[in-house]
Amino acid sequence: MTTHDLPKGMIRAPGGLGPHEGYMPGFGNDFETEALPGALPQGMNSPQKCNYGLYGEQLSGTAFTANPPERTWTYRIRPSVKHSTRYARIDLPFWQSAPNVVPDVTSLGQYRWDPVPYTEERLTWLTGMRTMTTAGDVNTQVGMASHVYLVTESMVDSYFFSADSELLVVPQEGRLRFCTELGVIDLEPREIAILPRGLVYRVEVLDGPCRGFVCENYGQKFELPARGPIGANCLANPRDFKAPVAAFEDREKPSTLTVKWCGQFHETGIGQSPLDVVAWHGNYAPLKYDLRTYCPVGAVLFDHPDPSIFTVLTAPSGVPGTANIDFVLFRERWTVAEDTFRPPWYHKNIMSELMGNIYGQYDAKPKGFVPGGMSLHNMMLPHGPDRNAFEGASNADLKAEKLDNTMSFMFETRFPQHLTRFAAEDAPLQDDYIDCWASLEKKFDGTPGRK
Ligand SMILES: O=C(O)Cc1cc(O)ccc1O
Ligand SMILES: [Fe+2]
Repeated sequence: MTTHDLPKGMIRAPGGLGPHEGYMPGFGNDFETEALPGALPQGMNSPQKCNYGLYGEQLSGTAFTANPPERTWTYRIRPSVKHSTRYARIDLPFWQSAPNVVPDVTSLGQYRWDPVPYTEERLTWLTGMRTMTTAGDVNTQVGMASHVYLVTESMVDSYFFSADSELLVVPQEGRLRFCTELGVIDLEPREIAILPRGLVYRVEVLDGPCRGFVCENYGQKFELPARGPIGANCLANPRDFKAPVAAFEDREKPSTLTVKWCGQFHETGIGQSPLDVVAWHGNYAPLKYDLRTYCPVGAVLFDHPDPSIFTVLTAPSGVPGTANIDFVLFRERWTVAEDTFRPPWYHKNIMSELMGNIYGQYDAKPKGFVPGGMSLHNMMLPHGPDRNAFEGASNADLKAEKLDNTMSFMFETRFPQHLTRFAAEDAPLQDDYIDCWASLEKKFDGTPGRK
């Protein structure tokens, strides 16, 4: 892994161990970090005057009275409210929000896409976001959107925050840097990032072009799933989530701040970098997580469990056990089940399943579901292994087998997902996808016995 210098002029707090220099471990921890000694008030939040002439400002990610409340105290060069122009509406036509039911687009179906290709167009995090599906309603803060991003250019003197959503970022190609108010996160394939609602950042390209997937969560924040009988260990362990240490820049440069708000985009001018938080403490922070630290648990004797066993993160919907979104990971693992059809079974599901391939081959679809590609099996629509996977797995010699070179994921939501016009018309939809099941044979001939 190449290390990249920090942006010119940025000052970062010390902290982090070994390869995790610049990050602090833990999920939902109460962190504290300062890039200049003594910048963080101790024992209180609001001293009459802050050290270094900093302004104290709170970022609340939950209602004040939520249990537990999530908020972070920032100590910054200027309060966020100091920007120079009124918010003016701008158009980002490829970044759509729910509800977005396109009348002449049919979302009912099994769909699969090849990777959305790069073009000559130079695209930033904002102009390169391509919405594939939306679900729920951004105004009532339920549901989600799935996006593909194509990013070739860094944001320059340009910053962004989403008031609508928390963003879960799943890179597939290239390396990105998220310079956020609370510190710097470098991100590459096999890692994910969580960018909280309201957090200001700019996205830079470290190694481009960059493609990946985003789950935009309109609802309650992602959390670690209840572990139940699995107990305290395995799956995603809290210490493997990393929050950045404080880093700030003192840059006086006319800039723009774009805000996503109720599905619309607005821009305001700002005379300085808003990434001017010298110190912060709290439990509302961006995180990154290395998917290679995910410890899968599975069937060790027979049968195929529900894929909930592979949940990395879950965003509750208010109905216990029924997620607004589950983020599920299908990664390298051993399959050992005896006398078992080992790949996913055929099924219909009330939850709708949006999948993406990060690398390698997915066991239910040995061909056609390629790295960078996506598939959608919408609410209650049947799906399962294609014919080759079925025949292979039904006739395989069932010794212990390592599924290697495989990493796919699922954004599963309790709400039906609606295709955008981009997904239906511009993205490389595979018109023949459902043919992968067409040649499944009738094996029944009325006589008993395994066939
Ligand atoms: O449809 C899919 O490929 C995802 C999936 C995987 C699995 O192991 C069980 C159910 C399921 O929906
Ligand atoms: Fe499925």
